[in-house]
Amino acid sequence: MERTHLNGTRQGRIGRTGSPLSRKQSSPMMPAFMVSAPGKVIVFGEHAVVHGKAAIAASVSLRSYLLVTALSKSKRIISLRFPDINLSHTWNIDDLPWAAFSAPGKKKYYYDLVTSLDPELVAALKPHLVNISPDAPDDVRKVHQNSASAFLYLLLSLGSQSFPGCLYTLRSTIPIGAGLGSSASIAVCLAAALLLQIRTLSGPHPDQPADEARLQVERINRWAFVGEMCIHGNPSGVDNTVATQGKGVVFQRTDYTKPPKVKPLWNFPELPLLLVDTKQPKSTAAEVAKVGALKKKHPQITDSILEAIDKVSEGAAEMITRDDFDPEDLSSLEDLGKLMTINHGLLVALGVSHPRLERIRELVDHEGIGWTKLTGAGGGGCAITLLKPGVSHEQMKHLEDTLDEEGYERFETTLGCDGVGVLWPAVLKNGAEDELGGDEIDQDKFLNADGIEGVEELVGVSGENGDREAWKFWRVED
Ligand SMILES: Nc1ncnc2c1ncn2[C@@H]1O[C@H](COP(=O)(O)OP(=O)(O)O)[C@@H](O)[C@H]1O
Ligand SMILES: C[C@@](O)(CCOP(=O)(O)O)CC(=O)O
Repeated sequence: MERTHLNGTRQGRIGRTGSPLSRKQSSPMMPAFMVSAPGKVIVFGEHAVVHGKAAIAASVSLRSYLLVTALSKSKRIISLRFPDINLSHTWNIDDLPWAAFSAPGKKKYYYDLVTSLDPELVAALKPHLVNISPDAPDDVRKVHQNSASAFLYLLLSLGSQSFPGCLYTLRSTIPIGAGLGSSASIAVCLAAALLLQIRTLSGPHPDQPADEARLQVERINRWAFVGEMCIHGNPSGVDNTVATQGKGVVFQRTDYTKPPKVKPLWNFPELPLLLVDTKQPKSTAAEVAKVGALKKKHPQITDSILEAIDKVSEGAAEMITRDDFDPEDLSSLEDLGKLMTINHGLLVALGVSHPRLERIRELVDHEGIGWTKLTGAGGGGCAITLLKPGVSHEQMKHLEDTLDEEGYERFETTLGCDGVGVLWPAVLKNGAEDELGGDEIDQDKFLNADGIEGVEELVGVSGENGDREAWKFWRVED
């Protein structure tokens, strides 16, 4: 199979008709391309992970997709279209604070490890964020500014004033602010897109050595963490790590100035999980701050709870990596389920549950069909239930009907999916009629795709007949 070097010399090979185009040396325009990254569930250890303890997380099959379209040379603008949050904003490239970001002592390089935001650079961005969505209510404008600040901080850190004019169009199938890592997923997409645009990544290609692939993924992950910091202040880094790397991870960051300890779980067990969204909006930043405040007020008690969560996560990691752990066997699931129940109780003690989360637990406990815990930041968002094997159809139906009646949303999702992926150029085979070449994804088509199903159908990494081969992933597994 021919290699596709994303950082090199072969871009622009496939045109609308699919016939190979001879590359014009004089045209520096990149083809439109896409990147995608998954959301995640934290199976054990949320919040404790912010305080240096271990957490177990796995990627899910819900994903964000970012389309990058270069503009002609004369168009010196950068435009964001993030329709999921109704954000549309354009900056003139030459008005952006490049000088602040490239000043001596401030300039960062693609290989740097940035573990905190620079307050002076954050201040330099502010005037470029204040004009965003001026007519939107304050809370909506804040969401817009958070997403835009993640983008701008990364653009200005990684790019330079000669950056080409571009449109960035983002759509996600991950519910926003529901504890499934939507922010990390978009941060990974933004970091990957910009690193590709400045041509600092090699691959992904199928015969790339695992070490080389790991280095690319590590670079994306480092910058995605910076994006996450812009969106919610004090992230542990577990979300962006699992969104970049995919599959499952045991994650721990004891020293924020150093990279975290990450143990990949390549064969994350196929746990029978029910994922339920309370539809109760929450703020990760607020829930994380709540635990911080509790720790300040009652340091010893809070530390003991965090320590207990750590023990639960360690126990669970040991359990699911044992050879005899069988995700279809009642006794394996019972052991793991009990740890989920304990973990949830400890999160309740930290004050991050919500009556709507407790209601899910109550309904599942009442039916006696599994073990439930909140996932992500809590305060609303999602719960996961590990289902007992052999639950009857009637019991399940009864639970599902009650959840539907009470305004909960259920998700069917697979755990342990691929991490960051690249579609370069943005051309997909979407059916027999484009057998010769492919269907070029442009901004209109992408924006007009109808809902989550429409996005998946148009650009999803898994087509109707399984994985779409044009999407490439860094293969980091040995
Ligand atoms: N599809 C999206 N489009 C634009 N911004 C998004 C999208 N998804 C998430 N975000 C950003 O991430 C924030 C949600 O992050 P967070 O509160 O951590 O929730 P989650 O648990 O989903 O990660 C949003 O307020 C927004 O700034
Ligand atoms: C609470 C926390 O552990 C997980 C937050 O996940 P989410 O943003 O709710 O998807 C915070 C973090 O790890 O950064």
